[in-house]
Amino acid sequence: MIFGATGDLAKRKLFPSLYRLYQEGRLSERFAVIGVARRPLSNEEFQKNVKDSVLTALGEAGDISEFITHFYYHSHDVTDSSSYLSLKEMAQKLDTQYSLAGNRVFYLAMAPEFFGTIAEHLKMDGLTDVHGFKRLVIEKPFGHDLESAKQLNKQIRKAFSEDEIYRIDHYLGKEMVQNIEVIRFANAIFEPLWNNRYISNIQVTSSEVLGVEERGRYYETSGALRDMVQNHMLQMVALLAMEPPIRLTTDEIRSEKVKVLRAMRSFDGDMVNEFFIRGQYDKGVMDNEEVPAYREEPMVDPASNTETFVAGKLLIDNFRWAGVPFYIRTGKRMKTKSTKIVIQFKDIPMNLYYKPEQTLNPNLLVIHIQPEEGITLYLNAKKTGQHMNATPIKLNFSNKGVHGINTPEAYEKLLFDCMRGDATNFTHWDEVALSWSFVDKISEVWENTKAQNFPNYKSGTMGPKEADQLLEKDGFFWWPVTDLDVENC
Ligand SMILES: NC(=O)C1=CN([C@@H]2O[C@H](COP(=O)(O)OP(=O)(O)OC[C@H]3O[C@@H](n4cnc5c(N)ncnc54)[C@H](OP(=O)(O)O)[C@@H]3O)[C@@H](O)[C@H]2O)C=CC1
Ligand SMILES: O=C1O[C@H](COP(=O)(O)O)[C@@H](O)[C@H](O)[C@H]1O
Repeated sequence: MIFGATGDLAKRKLFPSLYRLYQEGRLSERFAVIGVARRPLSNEEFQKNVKDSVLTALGEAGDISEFITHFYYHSHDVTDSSSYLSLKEMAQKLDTQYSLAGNRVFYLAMAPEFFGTIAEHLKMDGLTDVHGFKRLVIEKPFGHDLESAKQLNKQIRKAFSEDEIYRIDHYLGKEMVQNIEVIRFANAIFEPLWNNRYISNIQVTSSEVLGVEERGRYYETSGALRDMVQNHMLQMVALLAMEPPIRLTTDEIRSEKVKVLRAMRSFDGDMVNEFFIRGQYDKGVMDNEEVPAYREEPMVDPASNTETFVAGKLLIDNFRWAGVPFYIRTGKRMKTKSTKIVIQFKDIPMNLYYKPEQTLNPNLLVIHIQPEEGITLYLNAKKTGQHMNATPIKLNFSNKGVHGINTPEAYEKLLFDCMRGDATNFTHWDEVALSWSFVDKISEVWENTKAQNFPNYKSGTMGPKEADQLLEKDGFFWWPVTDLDVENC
C-alpha cells in the first residue's frame, strides 16, 4: 500500500522503481499495489498515472500494460477513521486474488504529520492483522527534533516492532554509499591505513544546484541542517568511521554505526559557531539565467533566518579517529551538483623527489557518490624523463565504465531490500535519536540567534567564505568537487 500515491515521490521514484524491479524479475506476478490518496480516481485512471510516470522516468514501454494491471486505487482521507475498513476489505480481496500469503508493506509517502495517525489506524482497524509479514516504510523527515521524533516513534511502535520499521534514508540506497563498506573492508590496502595515524582529514560534500523550488513551506521549518545533515551527511560519516562489523548482518552494521554517532563530540553554546558555519543563498546567475535569493522564493519569509548551507567540523572521540577532523558541507544553489568524499592521507615524513620549495601532493582517495560513480586514488609517480621528479597520477574506477549500464536507482534497491526483509540500509531508531540529539544543539543556537550576514553566498558558488576559513584554520582546504585535479589545486 502506498499512502500518498498521487504525490511527487510516488510518481518520480516509487512507480518507476517498482517497474524496474518487475522488469528484472525481482517482483513476481504475485503482487498488488494499492494507491491511497484523497483525490477521486478510478483504478484505470490510477493505472494510467502509473504508466505515465514510468514512461516519463524511464522513457520505455516494455511490458508495462501487464505491470499496471497490478495497481488499484483507494480514495481515502487518512484522517478519516471510517475509510480504513474499506481499505482493509480491498486488501483482503487482493490478498486472495494474488495469493499474497498475508504479506504487507505499507509505504508512507506523505507529509510526516500523518505518519503516526496512519500507523495507529493500520493497527486499530486490523490492517496489520495478517498471517504473513507486515512492514512499515516511512519517509523522511522522521521528526523535527529529538522530542518530536520520540513521539512519532512511540506512536508507530504501537503498531509495528522496531524490526518491522524501515526508515528511509535514500542516500543509503545509493550504489557508491553502499560501496563505502566494500572499499574499506574488502581491500587490504585501505583498512590498515584507515585511522588517525595515516589519515589527516576526511571531507564529505553534497552540493546541489537547485534551490528550494516549490518546497519553501517545508524548508522554512527544516533548513539544510535538518534536511541533509541530520540524516544523509551523518549516515555517510558513520559508514566512513565505523569499526569493521563482526558479521555483515543488519544488527552488527547498525550497531557499529551507532557507536560512531555516540562517539561524535557534541557542541553547544559558543562552540557551535566555531565548528559549524551556516549560509543562505543570495540571488545570482546560474547557467546564464538569473536565479532568485532564498528569501525571494515562494512560501519563504522575506527575512528568513533559515540556512540553505551548512559546513561543519566533526570530531569522533575514539581511539581510531582522535584528532582527525571530518569536514562536512552541503547546500542548495551551489556551483555544481555533486556528492563526493575525499579521504586525505597524511604527508610522508620526507619528500625525496620534490624540490623543497615545491608543494607536496598528498595521497587522496576520492569516492564519487554522484552524479558520476566511482573511486579515484591519487598517487605520486615518476615524471617521464631523465630526472627523478615525481608527479601526481590518478587511478580511476568508474562504475559506468566497468558495468556499462546505469546503476539501480536508490529507491529501487531500498524497495527490494524491504520486500526481502533486509533493513541494513534503513536507519535504526538509535541512529535517528543520536543524530537528532547532535543536531538539536546546533539548531537551538541558530534558531535563537539571527544570522546577521544572511544572505551570505551568491547562487552558483561553493558557499560562504567562512566555510573555507573553517578548514584554513586547521591548515587544510576543501578539495574541489568538480574536476579534482591535484596539480591545479
Ligand atoms: N518528493 C521527493 O522527492 C521526496 C519526498 N520525500 C518525502 O516523501 C513524502 C511525500 O512527499 P511528496 O510525494 O513530495 O509529497 P506530495 O505533496 O507531492 O504528495 C503528498 C501525497 O499525500 C496525499 N495526501 C495529502 N493529504 C492527504 C490526506 N489527508 N489523506 C490522504 N492522502 C493525502 C496527496 O494526495 P491528495 O492530494 O490526492 O490527497 C499526495 O498523494 C514526504 O514525507 C517527503 O518529505 C523524501 C525525499 C524526497
Ligand atoms: O533528502 C533530500 O535529498 C535531496 C538531495 O538528494 P540527492 O539524491 O539528489 O542528492 C535534497 O534535494 C532534498 O532537499 C532533501 O530533502
